[in-house]
Amino acid sequence: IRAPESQLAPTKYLDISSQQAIMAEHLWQLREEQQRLTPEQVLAYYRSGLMQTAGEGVPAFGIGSSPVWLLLPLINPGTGDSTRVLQLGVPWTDEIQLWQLGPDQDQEFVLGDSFPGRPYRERLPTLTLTLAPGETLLMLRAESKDPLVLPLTLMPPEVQRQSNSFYQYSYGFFYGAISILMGYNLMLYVGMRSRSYLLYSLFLLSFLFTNLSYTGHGMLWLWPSGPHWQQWLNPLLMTLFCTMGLLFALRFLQIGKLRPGLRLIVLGLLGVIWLMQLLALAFDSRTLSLILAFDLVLFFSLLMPLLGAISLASGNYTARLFLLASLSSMVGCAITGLAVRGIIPFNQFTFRIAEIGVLIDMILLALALAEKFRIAERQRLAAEQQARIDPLTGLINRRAFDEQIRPWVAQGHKCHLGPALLMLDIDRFKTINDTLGHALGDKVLTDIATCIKQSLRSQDICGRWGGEEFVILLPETGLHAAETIAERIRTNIAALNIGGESADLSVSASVGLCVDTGCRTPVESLIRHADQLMYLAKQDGGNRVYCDHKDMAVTA
Ligand SMILES: Nc1nc2c(ncn2[C@@H]2O[C@H](COP(=O)(O)OP(=O)(O)OP(=O)(O)O)[C@@H](O)[C@H]2O)c(=O)[nH]1
Repeated sequence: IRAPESQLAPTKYLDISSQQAIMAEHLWQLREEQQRLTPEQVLAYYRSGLMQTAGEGVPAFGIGSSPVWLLLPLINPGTGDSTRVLQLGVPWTDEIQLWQLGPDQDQEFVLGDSFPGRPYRERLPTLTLTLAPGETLLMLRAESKDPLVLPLTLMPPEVQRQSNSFYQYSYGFFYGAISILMGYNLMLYVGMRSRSYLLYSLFLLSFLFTNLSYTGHGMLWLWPSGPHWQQWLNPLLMTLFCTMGLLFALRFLQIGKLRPGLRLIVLGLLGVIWLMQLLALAFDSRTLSLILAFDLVLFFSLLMPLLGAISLASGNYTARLFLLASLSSMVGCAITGLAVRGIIPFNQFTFRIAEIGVLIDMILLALALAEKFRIAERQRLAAEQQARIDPLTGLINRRAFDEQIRPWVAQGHKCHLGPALLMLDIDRFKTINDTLGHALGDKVLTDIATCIKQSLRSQDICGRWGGEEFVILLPETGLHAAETIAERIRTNIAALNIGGESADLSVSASVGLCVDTGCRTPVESLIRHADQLMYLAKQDGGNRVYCDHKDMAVTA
């Protein structure tokens, strides 16, 4: 092959001193439809003016395209050689052959991800070219089962280094953020054993690997000698990412509980996709695998917010954040998917917006998980609180009373005045129940509970011991003060008019009071002793307080 002679070449040349991005308008394009063309044949087409310009923007030809020839006439306006780095902005193109037809010499290069041990230590296909003064023609033949999109740049080496370091920092930040979220949620799973955290971590991990693979970092760092796997990994990892995302969504949104049928449909669909991917693998059809993966990404982008909306409509409050998160991914992944397939213009923004969308999604999902945990914790605390409260009177129950008095009893030498313990039982309550009905009996219990609470000080602890019996602990209260409080409770109860004017129902209560003056009496024996005193008060006709302290005789 010889360089084109000026008079036969097309009139427009790309001036290497001014341009960096090579757009379709700088390129001449030919698609190889049936048989493989030789460079000589393509050059002949070019010289005879049969080639077309490649349209506008970044040349993009979709999945499973036929091989494409691109010709780039360049001009070096200087007087000496210039070094330029030619770079392709996507790493997945299977095979790229390049011919440099200069004024003095021709050179041939091969790039692409289908060769083991690539000739360049870059994540993207990169070539350093020496361009002699005058005209040079670059001829490029690209072939790939993957989406054939060719964002080419031609830069001075120092500009290329700067641009590379920007990408390195931005990917470093991105992978760092994803790894931190993943590690943290994995630890939460280990600590809490909640499967949502595990699925979320695996969702993040699958996205990390998908991104490493389709940006070329995997080939550069992780599997440099596995070009065959590199080619299969892109569609398989994309499928895995969507699978993990949907499994996480089903769990997090409780779709199994809310819509069991929908869960089965989603799982069934994932099963079919994986079966087809295995068939594609078995028959070595990478085009089928790629179409399946890209269609699944689009479907996934729509299904995730739909699942969120269904869960939200069924009353799952945390689905709100999920919906917002998945909308962010949906927009990002859909734009990138369409750009890579050549349906909308390909540029660095449309290519990388999926990363931004997914990062926002992942952060919002982490917040949604935290919110879910907070709601579950609140519900647990409420349930625990409910288990401590007597639903009828609103007083604490026996178990909660036992817990609550612990700091006040058996304090030994730290105690100045012993706690006083009261047992209170409503007199002839069965008769009220039997003659006036259970509902009024309930009202007696609630009114007496309110009356006791109102007769106590803030530090006193009162609970329903069971049936019509109440227990009260008066911390650091001497015999005299305790007796006054017990007497106040008794008279307040006797003064209650429970049935209102129509029923005119009066009730009374008997109280047993025991004060631990030595601060050494176990609470069980205080309760037992107060109960005995209360029983004696009842035997003597009720509506009275009997009290005692250590070794004292029963007093009326
Ligand atoms: N309405 C109502 N009645 C209850 C409740 N819990 C227990 N009771 C009733 O309280 C009554 C207690 O009867 P007893 O132990 O014989 O007590 P009493 O009739 O007050 O007899 P003395 O204690 O000897 O005065 C029983 O009829 C129980 O059914 C409740 O929550 N609501």
